[in-house]
Amino acid sequence: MSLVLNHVTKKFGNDTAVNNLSLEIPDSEMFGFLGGNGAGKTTTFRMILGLLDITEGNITWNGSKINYRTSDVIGYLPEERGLYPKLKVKDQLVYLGKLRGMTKSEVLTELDQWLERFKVPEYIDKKVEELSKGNQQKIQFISAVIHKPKLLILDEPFSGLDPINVELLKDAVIDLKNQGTSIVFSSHRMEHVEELCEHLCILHKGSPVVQGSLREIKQSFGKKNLIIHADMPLEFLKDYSGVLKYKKLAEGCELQIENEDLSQKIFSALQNKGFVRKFNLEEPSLNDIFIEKVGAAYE
Ligand SMILES: Nc1ncnc2c1ncn2[C@@H]1O[C@H](COP(=O)(O)OP(=O)(O)OP(=O)(O)O)[C@@H](O)[C@H]1O
Repeated sequence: MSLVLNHVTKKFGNDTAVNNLSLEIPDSEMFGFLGGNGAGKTTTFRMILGLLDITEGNITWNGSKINYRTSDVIGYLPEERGLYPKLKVKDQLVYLGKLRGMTKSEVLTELDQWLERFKVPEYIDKKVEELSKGNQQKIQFISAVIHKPKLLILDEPFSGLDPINVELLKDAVIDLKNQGTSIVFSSHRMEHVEELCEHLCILHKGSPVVQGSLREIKQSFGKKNLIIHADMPLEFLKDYSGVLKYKKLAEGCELQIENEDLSQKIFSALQNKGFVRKFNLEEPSLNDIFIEKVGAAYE
């Protein structure tokens, strides 16, 4: 049971939007797609869902081609949100739920639970146009999951949400994953992928530049971050052999170092000079990896 992308390429005229992408996303997995604007994330999702033709390669879900329009086991939150503004939330969800094979009472039972969960039960009788953009997004998320899909594709699910709603949505996707839903989502925000995904792919101009498990990607990057808080000048570390980046912090500095062995040498060098209050060796962040692989231009 898995989603498989096999040497997938998409061209629009002479422009290649996705270039030779191969991936396997196992069942009950949360998979993150990262990439800058125009990297090819939405195009990949549309191909997965059968909404766009594939130029080369193929995509299967449990061995078969996907057709989002006819399948009731797939959920999709598109990047361009699109609910009917004049319809009440209840009527909208009943309509969409029925398209997915649900009865009206099944929809209303599920909808009540979701609105409670998202702390907006009073929205049930409101027209969509009366809700703020962020709250419309929560309703659209509900419309993507109300039929309990097995495969859920979320295009930028957290964009435009305030921190409290981001947390509500994160908890919801974690629960869906634990109940067995395979989830693929895109994001510009590294920390969301870092927090939620076991596996990820970074796309750059349509090509995968990093892919695999988060843990292995971090380990294979080699470089580490070293956070030092100390009562002494630390500027001399800028020129220390093996120190790749130096960033001044209010209470000390953050270094990117070539390998973890170097941290021992740095610690010895500091000991004779003064009091060290914090000395933390950390894995590189996904942001460090993204910036190195995709280029500082993205920042
Ligand atoms: N229908 C289309 N016709 C022509 N070119 C397209 C079409 N759809 C997408 N593209 C091009 O394909 C490339 C990838 O676009 P895509 O929307 O997949 O990127 P994305 O990673 O989702 O970006 P963003 O984060 O900005 O949403 C872009 O260069 C875009 O201009």
